[in-house]
Amino acid sequence: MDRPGPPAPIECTGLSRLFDGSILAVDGIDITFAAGRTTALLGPSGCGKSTLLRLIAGLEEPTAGQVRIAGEPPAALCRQGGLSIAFQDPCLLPWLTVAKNVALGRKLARQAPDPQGVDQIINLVGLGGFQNARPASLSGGMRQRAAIARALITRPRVLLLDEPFGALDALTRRQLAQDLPPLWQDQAATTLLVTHSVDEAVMLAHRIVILSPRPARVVADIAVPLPQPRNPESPAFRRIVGEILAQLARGGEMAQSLAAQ
Ligand SMILES: Nc1ncnc2c1ncn2[C@@H]1O[C@H](COP(=O)(O)OP(=O)(O)OP(=O)(O)O)[C@@H](O)[C@H]1O
Repeated sequence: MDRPGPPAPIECTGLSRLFDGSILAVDGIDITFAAGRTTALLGPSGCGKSTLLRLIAGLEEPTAGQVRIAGEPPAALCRQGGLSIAFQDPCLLPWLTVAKNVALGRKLARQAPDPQGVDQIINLVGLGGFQNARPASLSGGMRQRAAIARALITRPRVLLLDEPFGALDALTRRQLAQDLPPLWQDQAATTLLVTHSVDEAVMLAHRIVILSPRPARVVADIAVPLPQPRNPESPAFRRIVGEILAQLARGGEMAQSLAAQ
């Protein structure tokens, strides 16, 4: 499979987004995401995580500040098929087979067809034998595997994942969280993962960024120095989970005191 380029660093400078003149979702975020690393974004519901991801994807325009990916606006990378995004809803086209849905990723990115690559990635995400199945005949977990395959088929330089396992039951969620990350880590795309699960974040990410209640500001930036594969029962893992839960609680208190000033 060809690749649009090496993993790309992401730089957000003074990034803000105001909706409808009064709803400040993201407030002056300055942050850099190093090329090829996986960062989990955690924060309370409605704090602005998806808005931050959409700003980085170029799906929202900032009210102030800017996003640069490998030094260019996000649209430049999108045009080259270098950025993939996957949402909680797998968004598969119901009339297309799994193989055609995955191949669509390349077509939308204006990349040459690669039937062998499609077959390979479908096998890698654990859907071997389902190439010709349609989405309606798949389970929720299988559809999400297909959506991740479609995101990876372009070999993106940046991979943005917005709660990709959010709508799944706990067991399927844990299984996918074990099976899929080696794939995207193997590709070494710069990956941002929005999740509500602290365990999932510690399982998958090199780094965890905690955002305040809306408007989103960075309240903590935590490295996860554990080797992969990680054991969620290990004392070191539980220690980091505990630290993050404390930071999330502290983030809420900090926002309350700022609002009261
Ligand atoms: N297009 C929009 N128009 C108006 N308000 C919006 C729009 N998109 C998001 N918002 C508001 O911005 C705030 C942040 O929303 P966002 O979806 O980014 O939060 P989130 O942290 O991803 O939430 P959740 O964890 O519940 O998915 C919310 O108050 C939301 O209502």
